[in-house]
Amino acid sequence: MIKVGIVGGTGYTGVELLRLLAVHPEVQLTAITSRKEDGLPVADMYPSLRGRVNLAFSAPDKVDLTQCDVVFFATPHGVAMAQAPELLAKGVKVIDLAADFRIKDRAVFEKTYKIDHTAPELLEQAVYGLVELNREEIKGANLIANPGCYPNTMQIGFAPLLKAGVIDAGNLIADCKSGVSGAGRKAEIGILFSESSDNFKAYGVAGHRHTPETTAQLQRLTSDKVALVFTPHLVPMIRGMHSTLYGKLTKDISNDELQKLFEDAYAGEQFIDVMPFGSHPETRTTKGSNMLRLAVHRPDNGNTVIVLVVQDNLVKGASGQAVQCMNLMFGLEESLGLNTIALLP
Ligand SMILES: NC(=O)C1=CN([C@@H]2O[C@H](COP(=O)(O)OP(=O)(O)OC[C@H]3O[C@@H](n4cnc5c(N)ncnc54)[C@H](OP(=O)(O)O)[C@@H]3O)[C@@H](O)[C@H]2O)C=CC1
Ligand SMILES: CC(=O)N[C@@H](CCC(=O)OP(=O)(O)O)C(=O)O
Repeated sequence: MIKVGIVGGTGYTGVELLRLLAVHPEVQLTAITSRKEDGLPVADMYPSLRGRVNLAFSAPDKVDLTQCDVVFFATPHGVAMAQAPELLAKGVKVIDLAADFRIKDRAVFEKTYKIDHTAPELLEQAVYGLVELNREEIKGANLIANPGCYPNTMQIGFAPLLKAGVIDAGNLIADCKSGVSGAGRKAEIGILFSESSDNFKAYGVAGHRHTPETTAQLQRLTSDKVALVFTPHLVPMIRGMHSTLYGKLTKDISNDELQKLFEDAYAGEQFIDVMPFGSHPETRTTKGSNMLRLAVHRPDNGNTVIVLVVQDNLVKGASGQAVQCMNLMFGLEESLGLNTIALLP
């Protein structure tokens, strides 16, 4: 059994990891931390886990994470970088759900996140955990930088087009919407029920921290210079993400060929559903599952290609992807513990 530690077990991605790992056949949950809930049984805070998780939360400084085989950091940016060096030195694998190791360029990271990087020596060895684009590297990794939720949708949606060289890499537009759980389980005015329900708004239009992450990853797929405009929106739902991606076609290509690019790129992928051309994927068809669905459109057969992408921000956008990485890192079947079908309605 793989001994698993979770730092930040009380947050939304932390409890999502618990939901997935509590029924994972190869995992033994070993340590779950919380600074605020030290000593509280996990199932007292999350009764959905009664009878499934019998551990209590421990304060991070009271638990020996080096007894684990792998530690997930479901924490704010800056936490994993403080503990990863010691864990890795002791042979413990690390999967960070935050951004500490996502951006290879230290200066760009520090400018974007406005924190000093305390473990820059690990940036080179960190592997970006987007499985469908990086599977082989993930298999051999000891340190995973799990992608941000928006970047996940943007990369899966743009990748086949960029790799085939059929769109202008310098003119990518992503119009994305997230449910409120994307902001985490914290007290903040903007995500109060009476502020965020029955309301709809964009945010981060002048610049969001997911733009440099996504641009750098997309740049790995093409030799043309990538330029991305990304606008996130908060929608009044709890889970779910919908990204509408726009690309300008530069090649003479038929709709069938466009569709085939996606079908070929994701042939055999268990967690990417390429829907029929012109479909309208709905966020609720991914709720609680590790599936990402997408559909390709081309309005009036013109030179704009639109890719619609949906996922559950907490599963394929965070904890499900992290478990998918763990499975690969430990030589397990990639989908182990991840076969839940979305909840409908
Ligand atoms: N929510 C989402 O959809 C997604 C989130 N992410 C990323 O995943 C990470 C976790 O997100 P999310 O679960 O939403 O966040 P939450 O705010 O819901 O939870 C954060 C968790 O971290 C713990 N924590 C906070 N500060 C520290 C610290 N200094 N040391 C140790 N533990 C700490 C908190 O518990 P306590 O205070 O009790 O210690 C809590 O359990 C973030 O980096 C986020 O950006 C990535 C993709 C999607
Ligand atoms: C709705 C909402 O607020 N979403 C978050 C993104 C969540 C996420 O993916 O976080 P990290 O990349 O920071 O890990 C935001 O825009 O800041």
